[in-house]
Amino acid sequence: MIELRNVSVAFGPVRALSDVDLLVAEGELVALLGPSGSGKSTLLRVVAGLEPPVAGTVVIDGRDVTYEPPQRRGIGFVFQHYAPFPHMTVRENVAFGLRVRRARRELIRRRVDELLAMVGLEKFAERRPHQLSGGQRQRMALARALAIEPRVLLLDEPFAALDAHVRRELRAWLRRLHDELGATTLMVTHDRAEAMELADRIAVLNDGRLEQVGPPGELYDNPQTPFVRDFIGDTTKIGGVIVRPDELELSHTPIDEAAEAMITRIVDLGPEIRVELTLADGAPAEARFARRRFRELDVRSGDVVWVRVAGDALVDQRPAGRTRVSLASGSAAS
Ligand SMILES: Nc1ncnc2c1ncn2[C@@H]1O[C@H](COP(=O)(O)OP(=O)(O)OP(=O)(O)O)[C@@H](O)[C@H]1O
Repeated sequence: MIELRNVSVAFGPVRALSDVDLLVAEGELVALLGPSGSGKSTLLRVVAGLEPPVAGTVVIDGRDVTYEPPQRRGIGFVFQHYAPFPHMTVRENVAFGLRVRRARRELIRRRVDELLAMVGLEKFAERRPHQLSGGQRQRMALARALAIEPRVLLLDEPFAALDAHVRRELRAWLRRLHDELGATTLMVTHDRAEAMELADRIAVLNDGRLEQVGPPGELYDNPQTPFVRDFIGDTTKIGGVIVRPDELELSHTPIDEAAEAMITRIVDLGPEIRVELTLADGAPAEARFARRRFRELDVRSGDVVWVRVAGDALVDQRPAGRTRVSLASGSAAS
């Protein structure tokens, strides 16, 4: 378990983190999500012991480690650009942490074999790092971090340097590995799809402060601040109401509470179709549909349609949320 209490970090006049409280439960995978410069890496480095906080406490598995050096915290750390030892083989790189801890040779051999099998690199044990692909190198980095059997795994954008396809594969693989090992994992990403797919909970950072922490679906449906709402998913405005584009429905014929709009463009995104609209007052809006649903709609660019918030859309009264208003009194009436 990782617990941060009131943690603040400053670099001279720059406040990188302000009063951060965060609890990552045993075996949980939490993603730190936020824009560039929001303090994600700094938070991870505080947990690792690489950055001293100016205030606050770091607790790992019930032990106050605020003043403990990194090597005594029982953590594994994987960076975005992993720098392996180029002159050592994959096997030697993975064994490194165990060797400096003076583990017995037989134990090292067995453990490294297990790890290489776990990350699917058995066949590459005798290669040197430059003979691996980017994805294989990051898997080696994970094996190396896992060698000391850490209770806590810290990942700083481990797949950011890889292409989208490999990244998606490694994502699914990492989630399985995490579940098998039961480690407590904190992972930095600025990719919201990665955070939504991988994490049990997402912690959204903005300007050194935690805006909201919760399961992906909760952040999407119930953002507590405008920042979280906009950062965690797209929004569109219709009749003064801010909604997710997938919460709109379209009709060829006038329907209750709907606004009249013209379809200006249809963009095929693969699994989803984006329908760009211009409302009667000239304001732009967009709706999104799953492929099959879109086909049923049978709409084309240039069509005049009626658009409204779907009946089953989540609507709440908070400022960051959405308020159901009658669209008939908005642009549709004119
Ligand atoms: N060593 C440092 N010295 C001075 N300022 C720093 C240092 N490290 C980070 N900062 C500042 O602290 C703030 C948070 O940086 P941090 O690297 O934690 O952000 P991040 O969310 O990880 O960003 P990115 O996604 O771009 O990596 C930024 O304003 C950054 O400029």
